Amino acid sequence: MANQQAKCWLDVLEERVNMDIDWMDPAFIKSLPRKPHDQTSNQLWMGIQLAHTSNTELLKTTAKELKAEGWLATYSKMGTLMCKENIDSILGRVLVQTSPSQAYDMAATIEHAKLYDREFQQRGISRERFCIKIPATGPGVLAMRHLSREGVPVLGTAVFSVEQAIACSQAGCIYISPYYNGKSHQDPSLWPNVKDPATQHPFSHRIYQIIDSYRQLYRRTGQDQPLIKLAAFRSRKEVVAGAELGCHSLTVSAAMLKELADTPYEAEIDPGKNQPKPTEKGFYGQLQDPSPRLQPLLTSDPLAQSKDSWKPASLDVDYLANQASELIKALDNDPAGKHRLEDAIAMFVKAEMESKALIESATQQAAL
Ligand SMILES: O=C(CO)[C@@H](O)[C@H](O)[C@H](O)[C@H](O)COP(=O)(O)O
Repeated sequence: MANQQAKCWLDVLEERVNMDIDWMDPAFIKSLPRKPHDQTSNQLWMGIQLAHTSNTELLKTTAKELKAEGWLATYSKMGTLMCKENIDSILGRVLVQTSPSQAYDMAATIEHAKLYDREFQQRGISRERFCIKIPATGPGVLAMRHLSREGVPVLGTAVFSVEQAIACSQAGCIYISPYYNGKSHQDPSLWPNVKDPATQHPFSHRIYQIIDSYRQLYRRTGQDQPLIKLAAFRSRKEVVAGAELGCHSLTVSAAMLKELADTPYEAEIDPGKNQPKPTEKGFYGQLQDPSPRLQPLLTSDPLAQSKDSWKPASLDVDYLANQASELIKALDNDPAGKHRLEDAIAMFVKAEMESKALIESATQQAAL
């Protein structure tokens, strides 16, 4: 790593992890100094892009064309059209998320993911270049297993617990997205603004335990495990921590990506120096063993309901059996994880309802 000092943070992080963009605006993505790997989205980012004036005409035409099929048909086609605009500006996959209003309905989630699958194929975007995000509820992981078996690439999103992550592995997801922070965007007082997020942020324990679980499962089975695409950062230090913890990719907001590109590398706040970047195939076989600095994260969980009775999540439980009853039970026994999952779904539902209203109004105007 010669001449590290002259580099920006984005360059240095890219040597360790895949840097993704958590935003859909094609003009912004084109303006970036280097192509991001993946372009992630959710109902909030889709809603903002859908309402952008550059999409007004396309929305009208699409709403008119699909008015007999309901608002979700227009929403899904628009999502893939907007992703298509970004496909040449990124190196990897575009990601869209199934309807959060159906997060507890397996059949509806499968149906929506299949609609996206068909729409992507119609846009000429193959299964190697897209991925469908599905909230990791009980019915959500069952839907993911069904879709993975059919070859549809899926990402388990809104992952707040180790059990959810193991269930996503059992479902055959290619990625998972834990969120470093819960709803601290809505309520900044909830943000643990610590000096050293890798060792002091309460959620770092769960992230590192997920990585360690996947490392163990890889050793046991020789099967590749889901790659971790960490999301919901509040600070540059958290992004650096995500790389140190051993995530495969970090998906960051437009503002954060710009900050990382504009900020010179600061060796003094970088405990993760000289970590080689593993390849995707056999990722967990190449990850370094837990470092002495991070090892304590594996032996406790500050978010656990009862600190005294805490024990690591079991790798031997079938979390998907009996309609995912073991996953549902694990979430019921984990108020911190369950509330965060519910908050995330509620935030996505609100954004989805705004897009529904926008589409319904475009459909009405098109009928005039
Ligand atoms: O899950 C992924 C990517 O896989 C993200 O798009 C994820 O939805 C977002 O980063 C979070 O929802 C953003 O949450 P917040 O930072 O706005 O609280």
